[in-house]
Amino acid sequence: MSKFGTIVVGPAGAGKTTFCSALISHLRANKRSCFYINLDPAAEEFAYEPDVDIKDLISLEDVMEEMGLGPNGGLIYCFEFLLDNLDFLTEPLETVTEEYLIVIDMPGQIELYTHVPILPALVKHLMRGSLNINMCAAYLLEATFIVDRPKFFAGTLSAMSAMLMLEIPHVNILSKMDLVKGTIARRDLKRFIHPDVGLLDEEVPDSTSHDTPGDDDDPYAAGNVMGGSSFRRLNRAVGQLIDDFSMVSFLQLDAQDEDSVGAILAYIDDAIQYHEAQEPKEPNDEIDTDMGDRD
Ligand SMILES: Nc1nc2c(ncn2[C@@H]2O[C@H](COP(=O)(O)OP(=O)(O)OP(=O)(O)O)[C@@H](O)[C@H]2O)c(=O)[nH]1
Repeated sequence: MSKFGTIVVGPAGAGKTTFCSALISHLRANKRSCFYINLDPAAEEFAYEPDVDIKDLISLEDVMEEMGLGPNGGLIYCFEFLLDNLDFLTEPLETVTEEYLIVIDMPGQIELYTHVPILPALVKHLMRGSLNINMCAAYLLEATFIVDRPKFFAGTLSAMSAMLMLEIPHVNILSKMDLVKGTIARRDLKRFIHPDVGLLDEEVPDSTSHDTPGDDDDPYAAGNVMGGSSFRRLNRAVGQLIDDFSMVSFLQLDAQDEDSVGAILAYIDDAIQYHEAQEPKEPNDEIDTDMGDRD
């Protein structure tokens, strides 16, 4: 029996939980079943009660208090604990049938999928072995980043890094489109939807705020650790890297707009089906939960 799921990732505040809720509303309105998993041990408010909530396994608050850890260390601890207790996910998911879309809401700490291989290990567990779920990652980046082009390209790079690290079907999504629509011409928007490295060359910083030695807030300032031209060269190199891979383009999401949610769901469905048709599974692959060297 096939199972289908999407794991919703992206930086803090990108709109992941809101997107999960919008997705669930859309699925319900279209008489599709959904199995909602919250893996953010700090999340407190949900429009829909999760079917599985990591907080029933471990509480971030308790971990921080008892282990004397900060929020990021505490989160990593929670996920290590989850990986040591995967039955918490496996048992309820075993009964989920192919009519369901499994929706997994993740925390926003980028360390989870860039610095330590927690997320790849989790995804491997879901996709292989007894669960055998056909998964697609949905990576959210806030559309408001486009007002700061280096920041937008840094976000795009993290989306690409997640794609390469997870190695599963992947859709990239510019969330909160309602906040930028009307502020940017359609033609210009296209250059962010399919990231165009030329945007960085056109970045003309405000001349009044530059080259002020020691201005810590201004990345272009001459007194900064990396002076203006170094910063621009770095941005261009990052942009070129993204351009060379030609891997990233974005779907547009306004969580209040049913049509945009439906269109994204169609892409997720297609990505999952396409992958299922292309790649035979390797059910006996070992799950690597080794966190490796974290120094
Ligand atoms: N205008 C607008 N705001 C949105 C949209 N989606 C989410 N938001 C707002 O963005 C804020 C963060 O949304 P969340 O859904 O909590 O974001 P998250 O990625 O789950 O956050 P973390 O779990 O903390 O990483 C909330 O105030 C939401 O109401 C959208 O499409 N448009």
